[in-house]
Amino acid sequence: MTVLAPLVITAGEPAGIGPDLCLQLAGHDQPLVVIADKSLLLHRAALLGTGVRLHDYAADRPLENGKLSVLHVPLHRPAQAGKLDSANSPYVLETLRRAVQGCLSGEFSGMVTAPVHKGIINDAGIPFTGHTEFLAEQTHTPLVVMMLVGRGMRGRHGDAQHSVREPAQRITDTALAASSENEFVMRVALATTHLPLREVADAITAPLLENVLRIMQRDLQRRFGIARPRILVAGLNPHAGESGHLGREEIDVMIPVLDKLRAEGFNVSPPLPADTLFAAHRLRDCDAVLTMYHDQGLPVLKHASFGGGVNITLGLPIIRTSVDHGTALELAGTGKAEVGSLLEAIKVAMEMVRNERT
Ligand SMILES: NC(=O)c1ccc[n+]([C@@H]2O[C@H](COP(=O)([O-])OP(=O)(O)OC[C@H]3O[C@@H](n4cnc5c(N)ncnc54)[C@H](O)[C@@H]3O)[C@@H](O)[C@H]2O)c1
Ligand SMILES: N[C@H](C(=O)O)[C@H](O)COP(=O)(O)O
Repeated sequence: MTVLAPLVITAGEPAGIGPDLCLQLAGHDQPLVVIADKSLLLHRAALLGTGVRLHDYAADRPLENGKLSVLHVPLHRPAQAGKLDSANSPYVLETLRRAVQGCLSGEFSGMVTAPVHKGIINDAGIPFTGHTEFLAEQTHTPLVVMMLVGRGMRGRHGDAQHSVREPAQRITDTALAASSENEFVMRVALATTHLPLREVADAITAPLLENVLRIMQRDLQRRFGIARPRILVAGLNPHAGESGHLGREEIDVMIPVLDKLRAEGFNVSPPLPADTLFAAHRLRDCDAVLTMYHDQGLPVLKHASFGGGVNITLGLPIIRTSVDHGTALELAGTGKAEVGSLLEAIKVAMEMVRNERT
């Protein structure tokens, strides 16, 4: 059996809950390496009152069971839980660059990211819209696709039901699979990512839509093992434009692209009204939904599975997953941050690594 390289976890914003969550990975049954400042982890462990044994990571030394393997990247200034400091924004990006470099070289099999704070990175004078765009730039990838995966619950009448925060124990051994008859997996991808709403309509062009769907098709096949993904596509406008009476993007841009891809063998729907697209009877028979913008798709996914969802970047030459939540500054150092989404992100990354190799 081939031994897989470890996954690398970036600890994210040092004032946020990322370091708290990473501390909970000591003793994890998968080989993991955390990239963070060592003293930050030790200080946070002391604040939380948890003992942790750190191991200094070196590529040529084996990881040690029961210890948290840490690849040290120094902070620029000591970090305080809950208090943002733009002096440490370059540190955050250094941890990401190191992870990318390790994934590209094969030192790591994939990367899992704890949350960063986009605002403070910009306050440091560094334009930054998100990991997704940053990783595309770092790997020279012209287009990537953000896709979140989570679980929905069927209600009595077969409708999606609120399943609140999923504790880590609830997550099944196999990631990306429903754990009971009442659960279904939701994969929600976005045609545009961190874009102001005002700019969305102009960004939905035929080449963009076509390329996004090609990336989804390819990655759902090679990294998720779905031979012919069934993709439901949300219209941009209310009621998918109501035959052109409520907007023409569906007719002018979307339908021609979807027809073209269908003729090539893609299993893609026509533009569907987004308000009913997420009803359980529709989701039951699909592998992924493509929505047109961030807050068309993500609120639905997060309503169903916040705290247990996973954010995945499709189209990269490396494997990257992430938590579904942000830095939760107010919880840093309190012991109240839940680790479920990070554990699930690790499982999904492992499964993607395995799928890609089979
Ligand atoms: N993957 C990422 O890097 C990522 C993802 C989402 C948001 N963000 C960034 O995080 C910052 C804060 O964003 P926000 O306030 O909108 O969202 P948030 O997810 O940080 O917080 C939303 C709510 O969820 C709670 N929460 C979040 N994570 C939790 C956890 N693990 N356990 C328990 N409760 C948790 C918070 O206390 C808060 O009530 C922003 O800069 C945003 O851009 C980063
Ligand atoms: N859009 C993501 C979410 O709402 O969960 C989040 O902002 C993180 O995005 P990046 O992975 O690009 O940082």
